[in-house]
Amino acid sequence: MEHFLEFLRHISPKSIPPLPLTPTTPTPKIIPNGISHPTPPITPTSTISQKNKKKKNKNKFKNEQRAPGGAESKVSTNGHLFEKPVKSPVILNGVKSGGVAAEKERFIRQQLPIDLVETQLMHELVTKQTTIVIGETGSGKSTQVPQICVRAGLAANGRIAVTQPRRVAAVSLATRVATEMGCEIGESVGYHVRFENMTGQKTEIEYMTDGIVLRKALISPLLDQYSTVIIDEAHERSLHSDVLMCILRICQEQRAASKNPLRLIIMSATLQAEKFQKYFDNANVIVVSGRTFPIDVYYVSPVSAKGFSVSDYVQNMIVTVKNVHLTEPKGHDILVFLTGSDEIQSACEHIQNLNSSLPAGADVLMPIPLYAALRPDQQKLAFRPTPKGTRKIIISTNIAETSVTIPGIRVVIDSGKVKTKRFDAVDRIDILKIHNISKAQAKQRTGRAGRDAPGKCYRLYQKSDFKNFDAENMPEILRCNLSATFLELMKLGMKNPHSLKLIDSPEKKNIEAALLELTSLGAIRPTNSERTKFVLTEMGDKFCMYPLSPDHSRILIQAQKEGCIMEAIKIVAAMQTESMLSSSSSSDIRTNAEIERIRRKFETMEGDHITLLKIVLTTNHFFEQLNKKTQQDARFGKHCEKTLKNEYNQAIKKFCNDNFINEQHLKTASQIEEQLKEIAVQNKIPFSTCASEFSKVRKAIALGLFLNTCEYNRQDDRYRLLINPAITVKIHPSSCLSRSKPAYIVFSELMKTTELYALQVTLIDIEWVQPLIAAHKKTKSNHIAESIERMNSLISTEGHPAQKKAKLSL
Ligand SMILES: Nc1ncnc2c1ncn2[C@@H]1O[C@H](COP(=O)(O)OP(=O)(O)OP(=O)(O)O)[C@@H](O)[C@H]1O
Repeated sequence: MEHFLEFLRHISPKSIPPLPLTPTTPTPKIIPNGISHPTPPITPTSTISQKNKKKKNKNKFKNEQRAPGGAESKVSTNGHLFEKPVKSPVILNGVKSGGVAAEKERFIRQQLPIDLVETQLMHELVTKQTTIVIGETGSGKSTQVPQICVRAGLAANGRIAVTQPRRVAAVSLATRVATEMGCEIGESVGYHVRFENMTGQKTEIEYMTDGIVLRKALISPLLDQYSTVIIDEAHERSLHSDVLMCILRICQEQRAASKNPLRLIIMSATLQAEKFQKYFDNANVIVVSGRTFPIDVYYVSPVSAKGFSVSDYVQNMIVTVKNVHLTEPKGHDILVFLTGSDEIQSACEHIQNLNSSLPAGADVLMPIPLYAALRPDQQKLAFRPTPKGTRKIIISTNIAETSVTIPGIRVVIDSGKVKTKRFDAVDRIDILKIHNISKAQAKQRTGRAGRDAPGKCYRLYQKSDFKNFDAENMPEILRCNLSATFLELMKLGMKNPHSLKLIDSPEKKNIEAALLELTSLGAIRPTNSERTKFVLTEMGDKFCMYPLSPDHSRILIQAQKEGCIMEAIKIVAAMQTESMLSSSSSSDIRTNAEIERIRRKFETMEGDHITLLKIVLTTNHFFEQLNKKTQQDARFGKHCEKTLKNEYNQAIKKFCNDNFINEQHLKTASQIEEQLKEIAVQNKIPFSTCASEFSKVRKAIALGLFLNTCEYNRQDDRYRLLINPAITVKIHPSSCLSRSKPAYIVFSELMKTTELYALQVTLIDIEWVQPLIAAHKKTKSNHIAESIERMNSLISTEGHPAQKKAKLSL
């Protein structure tokens, strides 16, 4: 309790004067030649038609009449300035888009800063191939620009694709825009994310994750189904959006002379305009500044920060939630940013527990988790209206950081932390680390408040900490394993990865590491002795069937040979999710011994991958029984449909709880399993099963993960990585092989904490992988020609230089 009170003093709004988010640098203006300029060059209405000029003046008049208060930022468009926020709603899209449905259901929304550049944007869109739109959070980029494209007539030649780094944003934006356009999802507006394609014949605007667009490019490299591609949140620099920008530039060149040229719109929230502009041959930049509502930012006060520890951010957040709850008006919901699912689940429990200590009459705190591994229907809970008498506290990872508007959020609490993976190319280790966010991320998080009313953001760090944050996020392409990306680019026709023109080029050692991995897996082979040009092998071509990393695809290809594809698909699907077994929660009354006993029942001495298979098979058996029982109950009219459904769901919950199985991860794994099976059917792969002959599956796993083979060294009680003996690891205590310590293992990944741990471990026969390891070592030491030949004979693949499908000239 003392800790609570102590922190309340630190962050009390009284002790810290609110810091309004006033821009400190002069706002760049748009000038027609597209170069941003810090001084206001004014040529007022040069690109605005008479008709639109009247409309603008009308809006301007409305704004003046309604006397907006507290404007701290302005919208600039060719020199026009107007104050905001505009508090009264104006009727927009329903009328403008002119559809019948839209006329019937006229949607009312606030005027947004983007409205002021609509005419100019339209002009750009019809006259230029590429446009860059830079705008503040909440200025209306994600929801309005696609609709402006439709109004500019671009949908006549194909769909408008809008890419998002995350599915949650793609789904929520599509839903919002469908409402604004007065249609159902799947009609004029739709979305396409993994496992859900909600588009139809009439779809004009398609929100997608950037990964889905990349997959589409693999099938149809010129993307000619789309007239326009909008890359949203380009500043996030996700791996997929950087790669997309690279291939779309080429795609655009190749479609330039056709009847259907490709239009590109790059949208970004921060001032990376120059970088994007340079990359896109000096494309014009449209700057939209200003957001709809002001947001006050609070930092931890340096005066009272004695004894305050930034690393206690979860505890500090709980104190802040309580403080805000007791001081903010009812109905002001809170969005909290933490780093990962376990942390979020435990924070939810703590916040739930706060309810017992609230004063009489206070609203109930309703914590809602939000992170990528949650099932989509559970993610949607965050967007539902808050029940009366409660305050919603959404606790999220950075998936709610960009593009997302959660109605009712008035307060953001920012831990200032994020968890990211960084790939060490030399040692081939993914290091998952919690670290400080960038200034750009802090700004984005703040921007989630003040979407539908003025907001507040409590930053759980001092202003001096903020000043030390990096300006931007490190682009993902500079910190991740590039092998999957290169495989996709080679499928698209890339031959020389070193000459790829990306917005930021990865380090040479990262490129080399990816090429070595792909060569060793038999997916590519060099076509010249300098090893600068490569071509996909027949096996590499098969890898591309699956939306998986190359080593996981390799497991499936091998399983096909071994006759155990059904088992391998189940295991590989489970490998794509987080742990299938839940961690025990503080509210669990079971003893450690009991928990241990439950977990042990799935374990096998063959390793964690077979354990995963056992979990999936056990749950499948349970579902079969449950389905039978429910069908019987329905036949005999035991209960009404609603009660049966309820009973069914309760039975699943109980089964998962009794067995410590994470229901969400189980569901995700089963969706991925279905997707992989569909791919197998499409590619006429016969469904084979090895029944209980699990050594076949282990062999397939070993061949896919052979780069992760380790040998036990009794002397120092550690495992040596065979392809790099300087690296020694321990088996993670959560593994079923952590006590038995077999002589040879492969693992799925390495985790670095205080110790270097191998996660998901399987027992193997060294003979299975020895030839591949030897060939890899040879490749590495540059005996390429010889070892490739040897490797090819070992894995019986043939070179596959003739590419059948249309390719991009990369
Ligand atoms: N689902 C929604 N419910 C209510 N209002 C919404 C919703 N989505 C968007 N809005 C309104 O539209 C405004 C603009 O949202 P939009 O996502 O287009 O902005 P943006 O410029 O893309 O911002 P960001 O980059 O921060 O996502 C929001 O500030 C909010 O007022």
